[in-house]
Amino acid sequence: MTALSLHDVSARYGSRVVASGVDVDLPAGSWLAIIGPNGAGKSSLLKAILGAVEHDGEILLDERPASALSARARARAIAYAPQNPQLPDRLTVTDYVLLGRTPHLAPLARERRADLAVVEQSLHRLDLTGLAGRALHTLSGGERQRAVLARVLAQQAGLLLLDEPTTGLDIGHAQALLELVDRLRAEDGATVVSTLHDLTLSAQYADRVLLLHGGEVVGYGTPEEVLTRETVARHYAAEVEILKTDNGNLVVTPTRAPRG
Ligand SMILES: Nc1ncnc2c1ncn2[C@@H]1O[C@H](COP(=O)(O)OP(=O)(O)OP(=O)(O)O)[C@@H](O)[C@H]1O
Repeated sequence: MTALSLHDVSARYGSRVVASGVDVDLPAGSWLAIIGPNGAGKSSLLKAILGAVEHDGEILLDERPASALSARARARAIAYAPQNPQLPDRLTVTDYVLLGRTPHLAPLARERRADLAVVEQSLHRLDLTGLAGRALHTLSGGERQRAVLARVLAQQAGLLLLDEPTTGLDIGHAQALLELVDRLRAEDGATVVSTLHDLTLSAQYADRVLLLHGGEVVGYGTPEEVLTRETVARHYAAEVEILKTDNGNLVVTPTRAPRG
C-alpha cells in the first residue's frame, strides 16, 4: 500500500527540462496512465518518480519524501519495468525473476523458501512456468517482456512503475497482464503508474490519465474527461472516434474519411 503525491514535479536531464508542472495525488490502490505523443516526457517522468532521472519539486511516498528513503527501502517500495530493458541474457527466467527478491534479503543472505515460492507464483501468474529453466536470450520478445513483469511482481512493492508494459505482447497476453496488475491494485492496494500508448487500454484500466505534450501537462482527470476527440486531435494530430461499448468501456479508435 503506497500513496504517491507529486507536487509541481519536473523531470530534467541537466538543465534540459522534459516534463514539468506535474501535480497528482494518487491514493494507494489507484492507477494513473501517463499518455501523450512520442517525446512528450512520459518515460522521463516515470524515471523521475523512480529516482533515476533528476527532478525538481516534491515526490512523496505515503507522505514522506522519496528522497529520504535509503536505496534499499526505495527498492522495496518501488518496482519498475523499463520500456527497453537490458537483460542479463545468460540467466534463466527463474534466476532473473529471483532478482526481484533482492531488496527483501538481508545483505549477502541467500533466498529463503518463501522467496522461491513468490518467484514460482509470479512465473505462474505470467504464464511462464513452462519457460522457467530457459535462458533469457532464447525467449521471444513477448516472453522477455513477461519475464520482466514477473520480476516486478516478485518484488511485491507498493508502487509499480510500468513503462509501456504491453509492448510486444499479443492481445491476449496484454489483456491478461493488465488484468493481473488490476488485481494487484484492487486486492493488495498496489498503486500503479504506467505509460501507455494504447489509449483504449488506458481508458479501460486507469482511473486517472495524465496527458503530456511537449513536456507540459495538457490534461489530467478521468479517462472520460481527458480522452475526447478534440483533445486527441489537438495533441496527437490524429483523427479518432471515441466509442462506448454496451458495458460502458471507452474505445478510442482511429478513423478515416470514406475513400473516393
Ligand atoms: N537520457 C537523456 N538525455 C537527454 N535527453 C533525453 C534523454 N532521454 C530522453 N530525452 C529527451 O527527453 C524528451 C522526452 O523523452 P521521453 O523518453 O521521456 O518521452 P516519451 O513521452 O516517453 O516518448 P516515447 O513515446 O517516444 O517513448 C525527448 O525529447 C527525449 O529526446
